[in-house]
Formats: sequence, structure tokens, C-alpha cells
Amino acid sequence: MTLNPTLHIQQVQITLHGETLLAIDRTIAPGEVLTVMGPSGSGKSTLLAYLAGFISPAFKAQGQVFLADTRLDTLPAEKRGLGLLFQDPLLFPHLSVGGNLRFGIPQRTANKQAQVVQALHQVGLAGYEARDPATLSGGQQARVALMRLLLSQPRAVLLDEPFSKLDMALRQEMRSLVFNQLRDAGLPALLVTHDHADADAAGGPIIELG
Ligand SMILES: Nc1ncnc2c1ncn2[C@@H]1O[C@H](COP(=O)(O)OP(=O)(O)OP(=O)(O)O)[C@@H](O)[C@H]1O
Repeated sequence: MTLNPTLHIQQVQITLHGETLLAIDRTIAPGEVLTVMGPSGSGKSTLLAYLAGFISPAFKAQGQVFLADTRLDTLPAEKRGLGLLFQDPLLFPHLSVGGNLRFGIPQRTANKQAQVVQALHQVGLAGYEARDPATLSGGQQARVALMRLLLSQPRAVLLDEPFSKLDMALRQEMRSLVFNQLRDAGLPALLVTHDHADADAAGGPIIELG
């Protein structure tokens, strides 16, 4: 298994009621972010759901997806090794901040506790480990969600409008944090957004659906 895989989306075509909704044929290199834009209904969420492995059976998909040499599109969602980041941080409310971070760390990882402490420190939340996520601001929760994602050691990342609920100042800060972290980790990523400033910050190629 290579550490920094390339994501290959090969001649993928998704149809709905016999009509082509979207077609895509792209490669995303390690550390690169491919931004997907397009009007409402053009299939952005459908593409993410297809890649993640939970597309509705209403859609028919052709094509193949590979992460390095692993074929993804035939694997169940939980075996694809993908990390997902959504509009909402979706932290587990019954777990502390530390519990949320530990949750994603693969079983056999050594030094889990040190990783949690280091992750909190990296995003300016040192000392927050025991806190209830509900007592954190939206921006703090977003940072915990990002570190939970990275600690889960994904092999590629899907981002669905991850900044759209943050206010302007926080949005700028989270963009830099997220894209720097993904670049440092060498992860291929696909970003769905309506916001051109997100695409600019991602710094990678942009495709328009629809
Ligand atoms: N489960 C489903 N069953 C049938 N049709 C669906 C289903 N989900 C979405 N659609 C349709 O598929 C098309 C693409 O929807 P999708 O949600 O992927 O668009 P989108 O580009 O993400 O839109 P938005 O920007 O509004 O989120 C739309 O015409 C939508 O009505």
C-alpha cells in the first residue's frame, strides 16, 4: 500500500432515469484538491455519494474508481478508506472532544493519546480534551472535525461545502488550515462548493458540472 495514493476517477458516467446527469474522467494527485462546481441539481452531491459508496439506487453508474491500485467503486463504503468533511462538524455529542478524536484513530495505532494531544495543539485547542463538544464555538468544532478526519488516516478526502456555515473571518482561517493540512498529509481531495473563493484557496483544478 503506497502512503500517498493518487485517486483515479475513470470514465465515470452517472445516469438518472436514463439521462446522463454527469460524466467525469479525472486523476487527483497526492496533495491536490480537485474542486467541483456547478448549479444546483447538476450532480455535485451525487458524485460525492458515488465516490463515498452511498449513492441512491435511483442512479446508475458506469466507470471505475481507483485509489492507487485499489479499485474503490466495488468496495463497501467503510472499506474505501475515505475521509469526509461536511458543512456541519457532526461531532459525536455523547463523546468529549478527546473521545471524538480518539474515535477515528485506527485500532492498532501506537501512541493514540500523544496523537490526540498533538492534534489539539496543532489547531490551537490544547487543553480542550475533556470538553463537551456542545460547549465549543462553531469554528472550534470545525477544527476538531478536521483533526478527527486526519487522525483516522484516510487515503483520500471528500469535502462537501465544508466552510459554508462559517462566518467570513473564520472561513478564511479554516480554508488555510484545511488545505495546508491536506497538502502536508499528501492526500488527494475532491471539494464540492458554490464559492469561488474556496476553489481559489484550494489551489487545484476546477471542473464545472451541468
Ligand atoms: N435519491 C434521489 N433519487 C432520485 N433523484 C435524486 C436523488 N437525489 C438527487 N436526485 C436528483 O439528482 C439530481 C442531482 O442532484 P444533486 O443533489 O447531486 O445536485 P447538486 O449539484 O448537489 O445540487 P445542490 O447544489 O442543490 O446541492 C437532481 O436533479 C436531484 O433532484
